[in-house]
Amino acid sequence: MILDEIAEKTRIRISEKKKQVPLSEICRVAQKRTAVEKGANGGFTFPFEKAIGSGGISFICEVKKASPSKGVISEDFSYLQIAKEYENAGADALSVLTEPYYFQGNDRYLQEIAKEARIPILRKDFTVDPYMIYEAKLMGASAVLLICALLSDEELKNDIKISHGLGLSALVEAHDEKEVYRAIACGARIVGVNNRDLNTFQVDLSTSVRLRSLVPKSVLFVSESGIANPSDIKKLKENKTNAVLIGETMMRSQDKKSLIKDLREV
Ligand SMILES: O=P(O)(O)OC[C@@H](O)[C@@H](O)c1c[nH]c2ccccc12
Repeated sequence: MILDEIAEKTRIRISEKKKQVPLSEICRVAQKRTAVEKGANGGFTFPFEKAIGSGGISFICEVKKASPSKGVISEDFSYLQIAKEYENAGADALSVLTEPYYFQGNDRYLQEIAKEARIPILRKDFTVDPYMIYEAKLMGASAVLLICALLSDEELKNDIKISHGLGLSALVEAHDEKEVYRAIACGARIVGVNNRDLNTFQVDLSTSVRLRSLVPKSVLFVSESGIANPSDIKKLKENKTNAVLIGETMMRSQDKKSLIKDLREV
């Protein structure tokens, strides 16, 4: 199973990082940063939730070089320019892959993009350890991805709590009924339904349509993966989807501004 393989590689990657900067240290620095921000803002602001929950359908555009299902999507991959184009095209938020082996992502891409971006950023990685949430905070992300299939209920609850405690949003990813229920029971304020099965790579937009009704109004609903054209957006809009997460279609577009405009106008 590819998902288990990626998770295993991620565990090894994080154990190496812990040798450089231990958990206690990264936790301390991240909490210090949070306290400073909290003080300056008079409390938490949760910019990612604000950006995708402000009415209508919001666009989270993904900066993605490659994927296990599609191989290399962007050869030259000028990530800073891509992020800027998304922002200028009217994206509500960015998603930046940091997983290095299967998606050719890099922590540095997110850090550099965060220095320039004026819209919130989701750290897209396979969170298997709270360490990665503290890292996301220090990289300048506003949200992390938590994949239900990789976490027990206890871990999910704890990771959501840590994220919220740092002023980060958690996009909790589900792929079936059971996972949607788990996400909500564990305290998710944002549920993302991945239309792509991470083990078979099959994409089916009806997964989002089917699972939408299980998510209460008080929780934001994101449809992820395989979104390609206005008719997809139309279906999701009719289904009261708060936001879409689009990678490949955006990455391959030569004119991101007209693409987002066309998708918004449905
Ligand atoms: O490129 P697409 O099909 O538009 O998909 C984007 C995004 O949803 C996808 O990259 C994704 C969704 N969930 C993930 C979990 C891990 C890695 C990647 C993902």
